[in-house]
Amino acid sequence: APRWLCRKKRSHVAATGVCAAVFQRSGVWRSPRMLHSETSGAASDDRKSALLQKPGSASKLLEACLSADGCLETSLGPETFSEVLETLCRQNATKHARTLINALCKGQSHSTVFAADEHIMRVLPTYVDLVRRERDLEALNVIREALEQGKFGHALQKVTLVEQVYLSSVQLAIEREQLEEAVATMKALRRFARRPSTPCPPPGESSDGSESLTSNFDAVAQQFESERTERFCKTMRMFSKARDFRGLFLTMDAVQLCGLSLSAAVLDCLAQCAVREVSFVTGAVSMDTMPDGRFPEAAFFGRSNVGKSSLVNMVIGRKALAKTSKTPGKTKQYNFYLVNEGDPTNAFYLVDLPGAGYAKVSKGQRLEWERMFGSYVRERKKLRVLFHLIDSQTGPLEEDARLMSSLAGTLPVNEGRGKTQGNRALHYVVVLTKIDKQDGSVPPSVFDRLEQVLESTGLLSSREIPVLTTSAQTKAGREAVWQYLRLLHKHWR
Ligand SMILES: Nc1nc2c(ncn2[C@@H]2O[C@H](COP(=O)(O)OP(=O)(O)OP(=O)(O)O)[C@@H](O)[C@H]2O)c(=O)[nH]1
Ligand SMILES: [Mg+2]
Repeated sequence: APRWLCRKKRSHVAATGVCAAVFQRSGVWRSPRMLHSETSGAASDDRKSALLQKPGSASKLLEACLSADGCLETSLGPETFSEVLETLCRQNATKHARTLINALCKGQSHSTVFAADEHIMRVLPTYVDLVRRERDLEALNVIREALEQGKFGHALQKVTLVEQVYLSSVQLAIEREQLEEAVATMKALRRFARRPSTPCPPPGESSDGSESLTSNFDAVAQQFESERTERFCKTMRMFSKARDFRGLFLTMDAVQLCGLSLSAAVLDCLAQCAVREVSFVTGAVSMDTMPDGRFPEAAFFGRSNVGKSSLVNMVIGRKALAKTSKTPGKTKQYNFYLVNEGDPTNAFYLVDLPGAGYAKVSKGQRLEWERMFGSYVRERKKLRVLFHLIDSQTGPLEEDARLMSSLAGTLPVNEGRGKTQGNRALHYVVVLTKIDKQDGSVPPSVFDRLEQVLESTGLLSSREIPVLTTSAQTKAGREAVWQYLRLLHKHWR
């Protein structure tokens, strides 16, 4: 009948439509050869263009091909398939496009035909964008499932596609205020990214062994990097707007697991999202003048001029909130900054301490400083993280050793995470600052000396102590500081 129709009416499009109907109805003509003979020439240029003019009919045929196991490649080829799909997407013919993609994703053998196919990979992102715009979560889920079952290849395009599909689903869920669902989907992306075979082979290695992929990897990775980064940042902004910081930090994890660097853009976005508002609360001169301990807090302490105030500014992404100065002794009080005041579940204090000791300070003042510091560490029940800042050029000096000795008796044991003093977990973190002054590195001798001092003061014996390196000038080390600030709230981890 189709052949007859085709000859009689000279209409390939009509013929293909009939073909489709016959295949679908009867299920008889399943042989690829048969299909090929009926639609032979469909791949030839004029027939193809005829098909492309009527993508609706073409899609019917293609759908029939897909349900007639394995015929597509012999009859029309993936190129035509993706061209029709592209035309459908361009014309916003979502319904037809969706039918085709669903048939492809749910099919068995065809998926392998398309597994490593570049054509389909080229079109799918456009399709994903289309269904995302139409807020069709179900259509996204169909692709997600197919990807999770490994139906498509492992090319980098797939990696970006996986992210695009997951992040689109997450964004849709946030828009619908289904935050639990959004978080669950982000966790699924994290799991997916952790799988050994997917998604991202390191540069120079190919997960499917194809050489062209290996050689192109860097170029392709670069081409997609900004687009991928922007997608993650957009998701972070949406989580932050919905005041769901769990999702925000999960997205951060996913950025790294998906093989993207924590670029300045990502970290700026994190700082903006996690610090929605910040205000100076008070400059306390005694324990009584400190604000009430409603929110968890992190404190920055160390010798004068090591860069405490500068680090506070860098971490929260504000240029001059905490006052800095070349002259040691600028900060004279315990300066409390309250972050996210309007959002109690995500609020916290950052405390910028006055410098511990410098040349002009008298012995009495020094003892007074130490006494207050001791009370602060012991009595502030919501103090969760203590950052001890040390200049990376000098390494720990005498004053630092004294501070460490005094802390050795006060800090909880076990990696600094132990629960002593009534369920209290207090993390002690060493931060080597101003690493830009030596081209971003720290001399090994400084690390050696630090280890020596930590050991001699007894701090190392009962716990592991993380050592971070930072620069307020180049903003190096921001992400590491944030990983510790993340410990402030349980639900952020
Ligand atoms: N090159 C460089 N300079 C820095 C860095 N961090 C801070 N500084 C400079 O070091 C000086 C002291 O910085 P502050 O942040 O005021 O130090 P502080 O520890 O708060 O000092 P006090 O409040 O006096 O205890 C300033 O001139 C800063 O510009 C850094 O990472 N790199
Ligand atoms: Mg200061």
